[in-house]
Amino acid sequence: MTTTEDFRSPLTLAPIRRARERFLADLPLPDGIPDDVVAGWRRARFFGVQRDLTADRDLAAAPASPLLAAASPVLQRLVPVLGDRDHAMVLADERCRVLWWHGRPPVAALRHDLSEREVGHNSAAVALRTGLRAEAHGPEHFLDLWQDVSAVSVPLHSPEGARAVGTVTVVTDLCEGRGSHPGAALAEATAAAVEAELAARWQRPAERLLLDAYLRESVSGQAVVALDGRNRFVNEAAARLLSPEALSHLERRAAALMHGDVALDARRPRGGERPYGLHEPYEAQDRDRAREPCGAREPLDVDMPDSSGQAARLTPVRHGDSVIGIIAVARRTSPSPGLESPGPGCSRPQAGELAALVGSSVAWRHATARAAELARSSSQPLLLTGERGSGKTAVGRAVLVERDGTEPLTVDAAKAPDGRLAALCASLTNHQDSQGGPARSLLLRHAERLGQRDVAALIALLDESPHLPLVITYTPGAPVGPCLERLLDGLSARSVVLPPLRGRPEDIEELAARLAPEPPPGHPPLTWTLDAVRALEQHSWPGNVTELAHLVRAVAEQRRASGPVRRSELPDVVQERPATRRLSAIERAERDAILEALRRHGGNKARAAAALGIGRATLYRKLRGYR
Ligand SMILES: Nc1ncnc2c1ncn2[C@@H]1O[C@H](COP(=O)(O)OP(=O)(O)OP(=O)(O)O)[C@@H](O)[C@H]1O
Repeated sequence: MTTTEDFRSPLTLAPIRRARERFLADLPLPDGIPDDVVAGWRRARFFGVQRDLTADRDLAAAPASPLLAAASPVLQRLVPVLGDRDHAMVLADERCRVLWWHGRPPVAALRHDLSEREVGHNSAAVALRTGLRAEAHGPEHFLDLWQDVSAVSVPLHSPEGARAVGTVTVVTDLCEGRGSHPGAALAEATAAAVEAELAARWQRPAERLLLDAYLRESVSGQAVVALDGRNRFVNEAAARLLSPEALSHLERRAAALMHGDVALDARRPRGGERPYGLHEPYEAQDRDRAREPCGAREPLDVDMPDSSGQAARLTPVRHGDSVIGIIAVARRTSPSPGLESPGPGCSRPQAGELAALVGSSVAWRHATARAAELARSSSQPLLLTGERGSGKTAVGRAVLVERDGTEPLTVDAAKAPDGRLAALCASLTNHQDSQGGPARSLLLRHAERLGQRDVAALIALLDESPHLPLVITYTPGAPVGPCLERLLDGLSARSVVLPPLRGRPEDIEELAARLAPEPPPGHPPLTWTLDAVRALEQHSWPGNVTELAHLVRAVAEQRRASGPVRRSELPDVVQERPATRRLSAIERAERDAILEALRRHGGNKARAAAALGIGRATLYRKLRGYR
């Protein structure tokens, strides 16, 4: 037995042949016989395989299978070629059952079931088990029947790429003295062609199905999310309702449902109940439910994270035998003003300081609304985490000014000598500061840079006075010692993660305008061409808003040209277009639906967006994303 990761020259077959005879006679084996070959023989014996099985005279009729249907056009094209060679080809399914075969003499040795339990080890069984190309030559087989044949098998992967759904095997007379099997290239090429057919057949209806279900539900105005394991579509109502954490939670539950795991807190809707969402799973075909695990079949109600006051119903979207996605319809279960989405229509007006910060993306609005709510609800410490430069200090300052009506005292742990901070924090517990004025809140930046002594003192202080008016910013990345870990753990219930800039590209244009320096008197403010904005949106911004601020300042200071800033004026690393992204199946379907709607409405974007049930801005953004 040979896999692509471990090629053995069939030159060495003579010692393997002798070893096999000794194995069958229960004699000790010589050294140097590959372990995997011996293990294969042992498994065959364990399964009780008879070494003298003969060929199946009448191969059973191939079970009807989507694999055979997809492979047939490819295999039929190969038949004339196989007739000219000493090759036979065999197609087997995911249970090693032979679905199709064609070719010269070695096929006289064919069995209809190639599973190890039935015939001992062989290249098809190995390829299926390992997911890799595998070879088996003469005496490596357990069966006497196959002592004079060599075979190479290539696994066929499902369109999602997750599992092997069958194998293509090329069989020849025993080929000793060569490198890899002479049929390896043919088997690989055939497998690739069959996989392409499978993908084409699987994708077209599947992607359409999920998208249709998503659009159908969205029309009702409910908060709808479509998830297929790799992508999420979120309609505007869902974007307003669900925080990024709630979306991630939904994604995890959907993944579990797609794999047939019914989560512990999930419940089937009661009979007759239809408070929201769907009751019937979407299906393309196959209404026979009896054999399926119900977790992957039925709509399920799931609770959202405790504090969100939301629930969602997950409905599987099926295509043939597979669940190809989940439609989640979310709703609010209890009024939860603190977590109310800050989106249009249901937003709590943001007070001045926070609102002055730029950001209308859902991710930014949710994070900042949550920070403001936590700060408002109690004077206990608040932890703001996020990548460097993502705006932690700006948000921390804004929520404190909003709450206290006064500037916080800001201390940077990266600059304060170890040991100083504790005294400063202790003063927060008094009602007066060191100058006798009313105590201010403390904004402590860069907790990751705190010295040991300060961390220990802070923990002790928080144990004693849990209501310390303190906001801490923390940038994950560096290894965390046990003390700091304890401090962060203690604050985790009141922590907010700020999104990185690359996660909210829709905010970049507005940020760039805000971060530009004041133009000299009589000069217009800095503006950007669409192409330059696109380049900014596509950059990954490892330094987040700080990096954007530097860039905007540098461009403003250095440019000699007038008019909007062009892409060519940006630093090379920002100018470069990222390699064209391959759209996923669901993105392609969405793009096609949008293009079709545009065509039907004569290119009128407003009408196309209305027909699709999405906002015009969303339609623009999606079209940009497909470039
Ligand atoms: N939403 C925003 N609107 C306007 N300016 C912002 C916004 N977010 C950040 N900034 C500006 O970007 C710069 C970096 O933000 P800030 O210092 O708050 O980030 P940080 O996450 O605390 O950074 P670090 O990790 O370096 O401590 C600051 O000048 C800040 O004023």
